Amino acid sequence: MDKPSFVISPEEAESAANQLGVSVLQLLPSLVIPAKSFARPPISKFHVGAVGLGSSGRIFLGVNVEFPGLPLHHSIHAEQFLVTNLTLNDERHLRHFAVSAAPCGHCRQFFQEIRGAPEIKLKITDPNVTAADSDADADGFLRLGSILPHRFGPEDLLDKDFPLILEHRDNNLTISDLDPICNGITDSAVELKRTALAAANRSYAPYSLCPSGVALVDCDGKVYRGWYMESAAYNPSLGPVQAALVDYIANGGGGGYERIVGAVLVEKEDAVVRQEHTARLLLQIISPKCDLIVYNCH
Ligand SMILES: O=c1ccn([C@H]2C[C@H](O)[C@@H](CO)O2)c(=O)[nH]1
Ligand SMILES: [Zn+2]
Repeated sequence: MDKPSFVISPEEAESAANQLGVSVLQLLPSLVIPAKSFARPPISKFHVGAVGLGSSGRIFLGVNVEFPGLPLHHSIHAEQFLVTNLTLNDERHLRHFAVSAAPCGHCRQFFQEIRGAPEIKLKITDPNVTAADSDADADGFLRLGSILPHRFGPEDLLDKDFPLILEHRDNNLTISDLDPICNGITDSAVELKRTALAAANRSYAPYSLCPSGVALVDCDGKVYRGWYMESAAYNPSLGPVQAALVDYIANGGGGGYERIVGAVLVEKEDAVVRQEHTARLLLQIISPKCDLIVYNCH
């Protein structure tokens, strides 16, 4: 794998597995080391790679991302990156994943937002983690439920049929002045605003009911987007700028954050959970020249 490819098509996955004489499932652990090379951990220098197989047959990568100059809780864990990558690509289910190190407690918790989380199978490729785990299946995969028993999750707080993190939802947010003629803003600014609004409409915020979305634009005019995703346990939630940075890292050609020159955040007016201040702080540190515009919607 030479150029960063964070989504692998079912055909590519099949052909890579055939070449190695293994199943697609057995291919996942072999992609963990190449995935690790795309991590951005300037603080810890500890590279984490996570590789998941979605229900569509596509393979998704996740890596950890750290931001010097900011408190550690702004970091993106490889597993969170993987889940974000799934949502940005409309993948409806994660069945198996392989990861280079044992998932931390926050990540085990974050996965609980996926329906049927305890049945997701994972393989920890770190040789120091005992492979002879009695819970592992023939391919060395464990049930997530076996490493997070007595789970606290969405079922504790939401109705059973509430759409969970990988499921379709529309938050029905609107902005009244999206017509460019009214206020003279340029086409590209309108595109950024529309993209951020569309992202906010896909945000997963069932606990606070404060969805939000971010659109970023780089110096070539390419647009990226991401949306806020909550955890039933609150703290493992992932902010909208982080989610949009997942899109930037996956699809931006591997460039630095200073290439991000514009950003739009859309969130609800009078939201009890607001992203604006944190978004400003994060963008200011990673790309000081990036301009952030915030729109409050209804
Ligand atoms: O579950 C985990 C645990 C840690 N890390 C990352 C976070 C940080 O960047 C580095 C050191 O903790 O490893 C992950 O990506 N996943
Ligand atoms: Zn983690």
